[in-house]
Amino acid sequence: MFLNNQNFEKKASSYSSGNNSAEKVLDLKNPQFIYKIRLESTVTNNLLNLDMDKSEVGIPNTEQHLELSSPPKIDKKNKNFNKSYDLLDTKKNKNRQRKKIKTKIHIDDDDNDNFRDSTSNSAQTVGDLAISLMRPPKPKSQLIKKVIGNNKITRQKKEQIDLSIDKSIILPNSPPESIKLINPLTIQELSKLICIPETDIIKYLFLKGISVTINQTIDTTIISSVAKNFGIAVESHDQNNKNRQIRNSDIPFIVDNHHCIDRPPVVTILGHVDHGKTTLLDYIHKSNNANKEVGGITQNIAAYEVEFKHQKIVFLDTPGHEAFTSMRSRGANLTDVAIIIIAADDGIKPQTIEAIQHLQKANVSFVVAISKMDKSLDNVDEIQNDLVVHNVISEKLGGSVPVIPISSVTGENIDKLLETILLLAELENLQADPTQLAQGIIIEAHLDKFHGPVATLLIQNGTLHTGDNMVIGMTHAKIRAIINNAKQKINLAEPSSVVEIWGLSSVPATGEVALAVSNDKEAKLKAIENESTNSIIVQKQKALNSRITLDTLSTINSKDENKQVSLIIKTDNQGSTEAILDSLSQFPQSKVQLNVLSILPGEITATDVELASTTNSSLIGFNTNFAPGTRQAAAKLNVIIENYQIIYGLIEGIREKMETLLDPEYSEVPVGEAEVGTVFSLANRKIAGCRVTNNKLLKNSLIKVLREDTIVYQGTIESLKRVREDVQEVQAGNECGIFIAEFQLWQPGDKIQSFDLVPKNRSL
Ligand SMILES: Nc1nc2c(ncn2[C@@H]2O[C@H](COP(=O)(O)OP(=O)(O)OP(=O)(O)O)[C@@H](O)[C@H]2O)c(=O)[nH]1
Repeated sequence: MFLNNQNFEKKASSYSSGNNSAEKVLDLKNPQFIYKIRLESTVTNNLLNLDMDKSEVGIPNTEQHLELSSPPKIDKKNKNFNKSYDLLDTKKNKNRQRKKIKTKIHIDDDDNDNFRDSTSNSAQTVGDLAISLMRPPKPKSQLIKKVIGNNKITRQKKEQIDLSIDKSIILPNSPPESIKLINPLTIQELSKLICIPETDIIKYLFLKGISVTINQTIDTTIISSVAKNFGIAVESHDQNNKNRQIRNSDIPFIVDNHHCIDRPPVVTILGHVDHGKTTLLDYIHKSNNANKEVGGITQNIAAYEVEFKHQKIVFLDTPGHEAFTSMRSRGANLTDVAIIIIAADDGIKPQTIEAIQHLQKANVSFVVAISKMDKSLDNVDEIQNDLVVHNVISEKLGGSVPVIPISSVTGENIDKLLETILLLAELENLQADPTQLAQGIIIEAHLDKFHGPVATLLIQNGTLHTGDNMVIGMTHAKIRAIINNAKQKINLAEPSSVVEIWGLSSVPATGEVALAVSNDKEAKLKAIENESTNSIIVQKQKALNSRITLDTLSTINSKDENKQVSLIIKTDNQGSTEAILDSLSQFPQSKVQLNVLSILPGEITATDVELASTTNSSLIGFNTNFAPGTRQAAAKLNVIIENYQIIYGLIEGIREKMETLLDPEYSEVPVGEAEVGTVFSLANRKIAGCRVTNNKLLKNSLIKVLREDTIVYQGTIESLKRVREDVQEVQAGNECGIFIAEFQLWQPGDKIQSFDLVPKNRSL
């Protein structure tokens, strides 16, 4: 039988990216109470409505009395609450504690359902409050006057509210004036963020009918309610904040305006491959990197600090090659201001457009630098006109985007470019609070032969000190060394610094948020917690490996299930790891499936060789080295190791591996046509008497027999006769007899189409 046409059809592969990052967010609609709360007044014997959407924390607007009808019981489920609750109970307060149980609590929800406000606004209400349920006092020096809208909280009022409880749990820092909210947080994290003891937060939520433990995560609506309750303003993520402290990070930053300082701008250079990003940076930085890059292309984000007119600027150089979309997007998201570089001799190209889109999406101001002007080309106007199509209107054309022709060879206009960058940065009013624990983003990370896992960190807020404990996704760290841009060891690094950090437990993913925490235990615990919410790389690897969905599986027959390329990949750093995964995920996998068993930064080791041998995988390196003993192991186990230096070489190498597993594919090329006139029998064999109507028929050629457009047979002409003679071919206009042993059902009027099968170029 012939290969069926359908076998040649491309099946669209469907992509399923499993989103495993389930967040632990409290369900507010169905909370658990530790003990029964009875509503008096308008609603009797009614539990609090906890739908935050309806009334933030669901307390009816009319004044209500909550009566704690029984003492808090220590039930298993809520023992953490009671533990933290007990913390508050110093001996001194035990009597009050007993009294509290019988005390009526008034919650006046009129004022933004703010428990503290409602209690503090009325002496009578304060009097009704159970004393031990109140917030502990801050030391006098920490009692700051805050303004929240028109609602001033004076020192005197604070002292009224903050009746003494337990001084031992006072946090070292004063609460910030405002916080920026993006992610859900645990009570513990929130406590650190707003410098309010966990017990106070738990208490506040408890009074709202929400029972939580310190490790439980609450969503941003509840965080917002808590923050407001403690007099801390909340900025939402999408708030158009011109006076932004830090831009585009996934973590909320603690910024106390009292301590905020101006910080240097982070500037990203984006553009198409070879348009001169690295050469421009070299000129600015007076280094010579473009010549050192393998294959002349940038393959990771490089970061530099430079000083111009006594002002520091942090530059990020991003790769232009198409494989590095994630890195460019990350660069755009980290940056305060950007430079889009366009080579005068090449104009706007795909990665230029992609860069523009990233910046527009991230709402980042940018300047366009038209490079290679020393090549004496006069097409600046043309490029400016072309930019209009992409919604980039230059100042010359009446828009707001500065366009500066430059040469990184002669240095023409580079000063003007830097001045423009500083001007744009000034408009952003960039600030950070160096008094906080460091927070930042991992720009790059790799496994170093001598120092172990090493990461390049952009500090966005706070100050990092040697010896600090950090959590970076699933990695924890006790910072052993901080290396600055000049490759010197330093003791501390302030906001908008790019530093290398040593002392990490593993190689973190690029783009991962790095947070300094107060102690080693917390860093380790958080790293373990983060394991459940997979790292970026693990998520991408899973998505890539699970690209065959049930739909696509049904199109693969049992033979095809073996069509799988298994890979073990070792890379130079996490940025490359991500870029490789991104590129591989572009491959269609309906015909051959990819299975990335492991992709990690680091040297290729004998263990990798053994794993490759036992799993029948290809072992591939990218810009990495061989650990001692690796080559011997490879020779012994007959494992071939491919080590690539340029990303597109690696991607093409893997594509070829997949293509070698493809079934051969053919196209049909028509040869001739005939029509059956009569059918006669000869010694019980049916012979089709035909006339060739187009071109020719050949003996042994492939044919289809069609009856009213339905194929009734596909096969080969076994015997072709002209009159009585066997012939090899019959030309158009002549009659012939065709015999095919396995097809005897000829009918007059059947149409015969003869064709050749020509091998096609195989593609995934
Ligand atoms: N004449 C001239 N050549 C330049 C200029 N800027 C860059 N080049 C040359 O253009 C080529 C590419 O420059 P790179 O700086 O490596 O380009 P890139 O944009 O960093 O490339 P990727 O990192 O691969 O994205 C190199 O040969 C540079 O010497 C310039 O202003 N004038």
